[in-house]
Amino acid sequence: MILTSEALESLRGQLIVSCQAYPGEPMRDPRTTGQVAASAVIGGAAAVRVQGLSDVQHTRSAVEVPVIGLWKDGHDGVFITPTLRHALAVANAGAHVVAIDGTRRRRPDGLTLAQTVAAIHAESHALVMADCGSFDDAAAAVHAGADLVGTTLSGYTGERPKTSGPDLDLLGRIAAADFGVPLIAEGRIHTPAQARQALDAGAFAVVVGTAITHPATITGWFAEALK
Ligand SMILES: CC(=O)N[C@H](C=O)[C@@H](O)[C@H](O)[C@H](O)COP(=O)(O)O
Repeated sequence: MILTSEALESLRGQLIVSCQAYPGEPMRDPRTTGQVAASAVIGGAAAVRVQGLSDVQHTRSAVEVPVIGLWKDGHDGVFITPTLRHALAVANAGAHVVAIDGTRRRRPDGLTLAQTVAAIHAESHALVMADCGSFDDAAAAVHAGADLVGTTLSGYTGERPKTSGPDLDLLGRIAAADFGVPLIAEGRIHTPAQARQALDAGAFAVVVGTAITHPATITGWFAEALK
């Protein structure tokens, strides 16, 4: 299945669940990721987002909904699918949408975001989601040809404060600019009410990760409340 821009329309107003376990964690296993993703689909996820080439491959066979894939390499600076090589590998692993760093920072391979997006489009069928950290990132990413923009990196690049919940202010500002590509709310959406607020702020769809698929963090929230 190739996800066309038109088919993207099916994600409007929907929930996308990010299923990620981090290096060294007990759930860091591609089969587990696929199982968690399939469980999220049963609960109503219209698409899923997964990290790592094997996770993308396993999840593609575990679910029938669109898969947003990424490859995190490192923790600092540009680390979400940082280069064209990473992006094409994610596309080849079967991702319908490749999520890449969509900031204005220098990319490790020296390519511009526009060059990266153009090459992904030329060499694969995948759409490109630009993970942005600010309004200026989103504007530049749309200009560079991204098919979707996300607020994924708000609070992580130094351009925006790290709000405890979603960055609704940023969402509202990008939505008001009406860039003509789907705006994905992502990052620190921890409750159903916040997911609703993100849509109301103008998001096209909402990604929830930690609050649905990261049991260690969720358990910590409860344990903390009992102290
Ligand atoms: C900043 C960064 O590395 N974000 C990552 C991007 O894929 C993931 O670690 C997040 O879990 C994902 O964005 C969903 O966000 P949240 O887990 O807050 O619902």
